[in-house]
Amino acid sequence: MKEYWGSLASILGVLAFCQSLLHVLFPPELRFATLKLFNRVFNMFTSYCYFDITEIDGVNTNELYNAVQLYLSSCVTISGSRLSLTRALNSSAITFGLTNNDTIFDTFNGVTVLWEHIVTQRQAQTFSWRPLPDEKRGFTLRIKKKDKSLILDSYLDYIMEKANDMRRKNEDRLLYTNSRGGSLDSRGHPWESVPFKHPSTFETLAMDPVKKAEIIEDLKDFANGQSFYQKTGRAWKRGYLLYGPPGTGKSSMIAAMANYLGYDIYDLELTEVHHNSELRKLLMKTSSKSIIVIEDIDCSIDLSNRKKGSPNNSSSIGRSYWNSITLSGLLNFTDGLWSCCGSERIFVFTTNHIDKLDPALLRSGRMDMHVFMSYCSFPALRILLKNYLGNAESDLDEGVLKELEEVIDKAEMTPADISELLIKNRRNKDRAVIELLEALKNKAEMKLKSGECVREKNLNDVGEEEEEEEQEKRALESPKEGCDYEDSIKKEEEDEEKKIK
Ligand SMILES: Nc1ncnc2c1ncn2[C@@H]1O[C@H](COP(=O)(O)OP(=O)(O)OP(=O)(O)O)[C@@H](O)[C@H]1O
Ligand SMILES: [Mg+2]
Repeated sequence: MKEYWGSLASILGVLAFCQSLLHVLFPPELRFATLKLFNRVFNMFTSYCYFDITEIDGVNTNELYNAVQLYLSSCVTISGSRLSLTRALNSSAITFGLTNNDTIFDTFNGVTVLWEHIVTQRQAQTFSWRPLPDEKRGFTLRIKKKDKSLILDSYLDYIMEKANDMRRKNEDRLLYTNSRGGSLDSRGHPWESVPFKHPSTFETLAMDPVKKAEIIEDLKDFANGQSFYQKTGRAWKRGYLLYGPPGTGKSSMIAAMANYLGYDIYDLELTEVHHNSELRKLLMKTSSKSIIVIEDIDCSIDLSNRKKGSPNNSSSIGRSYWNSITLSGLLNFTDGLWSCCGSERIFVFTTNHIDKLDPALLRSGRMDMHVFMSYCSFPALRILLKNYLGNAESDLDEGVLKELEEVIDKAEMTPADISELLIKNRRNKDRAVIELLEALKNKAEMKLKSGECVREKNLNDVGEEEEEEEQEKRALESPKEGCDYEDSIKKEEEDEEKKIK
């Protein structure tokens, strides 16, 4: 045994000697060159080429690594024996990923590639400004040499795009506001954001189904229209004007749009913006794939005397010295060159009074779609009944449905009013429907009565007007009558004179 240990020690000693001899005989430069040569020879005989995408590129996080990880998570099936699971900040979804040293095949444009996830221990760190993780992670992409030029660039672009899409879908929407005025945060950002969790969707939105389908189609075309907008030379943006009485679902529609497209919302408070240049800065700091909203546009900007006024008075927001946003500034915001500094953005203006808006805001090309959000119609009521009471159409009595249909348009109630009634009685579906019907009937009756009153008043007004006209006529005729009277007196005098003669 002793002999055995003795011979092992001598072998190790010889090896150590050889190694130190190698170090002396082959300096690092020579060793590096030998390795390079070996790689070259290896590359000559292999039909593949390899690309390493490391997690950390120098000291910065490599965006491509994160994108590949996310992209591959969509290729990995749940049937895999071991997967890594992650949930990002602000995200409500869990993504799957490859575990250490796992491989996966992917196909792009008919070409099959192999991805390998490689994790190795990082060597002990010397001093660094930024501590690096203990593990060195990276992906290696293996492509056949003949396919490299064919797909590499477009494949990586495709991965980045797909990963961005997935990130947006996984992450919760953000709602940005400029309520801080023009001041910037520590990162020089004028917008403040909160997670946007509005549950409104096109399914829950109560409105005419035909109009709804039209809007959904329009949004779909817009979101998929990159090449169309490029081909036609138009900026990739779209404007919607939502108008109608309060409580008809304008804000709910905006939330439904954001949820449908997976866009963030920028809620622009115009009264907090003091100059046109500030408006431009805000616009520049909005991201692509977003909806920029100006609610109650008629209340935010004085649009009345645009033509008469200088930028400092009539066409400015409010009357204060500090607010000098002009309508032309706003139009530049939506329509001018600056509006194109990002792409894929939707502008939405809302108003309760479309008649108060300047025609310049309404002209075609500016607001591409004008959507009237009206009082609750029968098809919209059906959606509300389903939302709040979970009623399938067959649950409701035919007679009740018919009564509802007859009275709904006459009542002119908003979806908000009806929602309130249904929420109140949501535990008792029958009572909810009966109370709703009663409320609708009462409202319709009131409308009818007030309509009659107005009609009567109008008739009275017409009657009074006719009377007045008659009087005026008489007044006009009275001078003539006066003339007749004078004539008759003259005649009488003449007759008297004749008699005396
Ligand atoms: N069309 C609708 N479909 C579903 N729910 C609606 C609809 N309209 C209104 N509601 C309900 O009424 C509430 C208020 O609606 P919303 O804020 O969207 O109205 P609005 O038209 O924006 O009103 P305003 O003009 O006062 O801003 C919503 O939270 C929603 O519950
Ligand atoms: Mg609103």
